[in-house]
Amino acid sequence: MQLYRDLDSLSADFRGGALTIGNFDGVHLGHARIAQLIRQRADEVGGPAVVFTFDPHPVRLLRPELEPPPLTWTRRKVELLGNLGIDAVIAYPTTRDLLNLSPEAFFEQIVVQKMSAKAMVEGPNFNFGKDRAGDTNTLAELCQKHGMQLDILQPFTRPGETEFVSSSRIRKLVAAGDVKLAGEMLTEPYRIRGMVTHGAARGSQLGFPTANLEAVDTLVPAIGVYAGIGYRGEEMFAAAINIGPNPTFGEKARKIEVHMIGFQGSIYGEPLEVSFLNRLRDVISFSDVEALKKQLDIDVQTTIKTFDEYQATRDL
Ligand SMILES: Cc1cc2nc3c(=O)[nH]c(=O)nc-3n(C[C@H](O)[C@H](O)[C@H](O)COP(=O)(O)O)c2cc1C
Ligand SMILES: Nc1ncnc2c1ncn2[C@@H]1O[C@H](COP(=O)(O)OP(=O)(O)O)[C@@H](O)[C@H]1O
Repeated sequence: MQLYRDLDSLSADFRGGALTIGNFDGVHLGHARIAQLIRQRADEVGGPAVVFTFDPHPVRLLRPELEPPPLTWTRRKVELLGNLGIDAVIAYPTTRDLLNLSPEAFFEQIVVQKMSAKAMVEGPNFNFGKDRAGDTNTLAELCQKHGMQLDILQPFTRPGETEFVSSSRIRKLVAAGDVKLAGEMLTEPYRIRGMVTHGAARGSQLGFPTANLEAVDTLVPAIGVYAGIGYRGEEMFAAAINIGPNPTFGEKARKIEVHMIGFQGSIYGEPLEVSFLNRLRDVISFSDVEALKKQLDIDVQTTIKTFDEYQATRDL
C-alpha cells in the first residue's frame, strides 16, 4: 500500500488502473464493497486499485462550521483500505483552485492526464467539480468519451435494515456511545489515537493505572465506560476505558483514560491507539474509593471477556 500526497510523484505503477474518488471516512462496509469492485476492475484492466481522497475534506475550506469530526485519520484510512486490497491512496491536498475546477476540467486534468484511469467505481450520490455540479450522469458521459468502464454501485444496506450504511450514520452511533453497532458497520472496531499525558497520579494508587489520552483528532465516543483494545506499537492489550469526568473525586473535566490489562511500565509521551468494542456502563459517582475499586474489578473482568470473544471471532 502506498500513500501519495500529490500526483506529480505518482509512479507509473499507480497509473492506468481502476479508480474511485471519495472521502471513505471510517472505512465501513459500504466502502468495502466499493474496494472489492475496484480490486476486481483493476485486475481486469491489469492495473492498480487506487482511491483518491481529498485531505482535508473539502467542507473544511468551503463551510468549516459544517465539518463533522472525522472517524479516521489519514494513515488509519490508508491502513484499512490496504486491508481491503487497495494498492494506493492519494490524499490530495484540497485547495480552492482544485475545488474551482469544473467537473470536466477536474476529470480531464486529474482522472485522465495525471492518473490515466481505465475504470471507475462510484456510489449513486457521487458529485464532483465546482459547486458539486458533476453527478453520475456527467461522470458516465466523461467515462464513455474516454473509453473507460464505469460502475455505479448501490449503497450497501445491512440485511434487515432499511437505512444504508454511511459515515454520518456511524458518526451518530459513536457520538451516542453505541460503539458496538458502529463496529458492526465498520470494517474494524472504531479506533482513536492520542498522546499519553499525566493525570492526577491516582490510578496507580487505586491499582488501576490509566494512560490519559490527549490530542485526539477524531470523534470521541460519548461519556461512559468501555471495553476495548489498547495498541502500543505492535503490542495489543485488552483495555478498560473511562471517557468522562471522575465524579468520585469531584473532578469535572472530561478525560480519556485507558487501563491496559496486563501492561506494566511507563508510556508517558507515547502515542497510543485505542479501539472500542462495547459500552459497559455510565460513569458514576461512587460513595467511596472501595466501591469504585470493586466496580473497576468487574469492569476489567467484563473487558477481558469482551476482548476474548472479539479475538475468537477474528480467529474464525
Ligand atoms: C474502566 C474505568 C472505569 C472508571 N469508572 C469511573 C466511574 O464510574 N466514576 C469515577 O468517578 N471514576 C471512574 N474511573 C476513573 C478513576 O476514578 C480514575 O481512573 C482515577 O481517578 C485516576 O485518575 P488519574 O488518571 O487522573 O490519576 C474509571 C476508570 C477506569 C479505568
Ligand atoms: N496497565 C497500564 N495501563 C495504562 N497505563 C499504565 C499501565 N501500567 C502503567 N501505566 C503507566 O502509568 C501511567 C498512569 O498512572 P496513573 O497513576 O493513572 O497516573 P496519571 O494520573 O498520571 O495517568 C500511564 O500513563 C502509563 O505511563
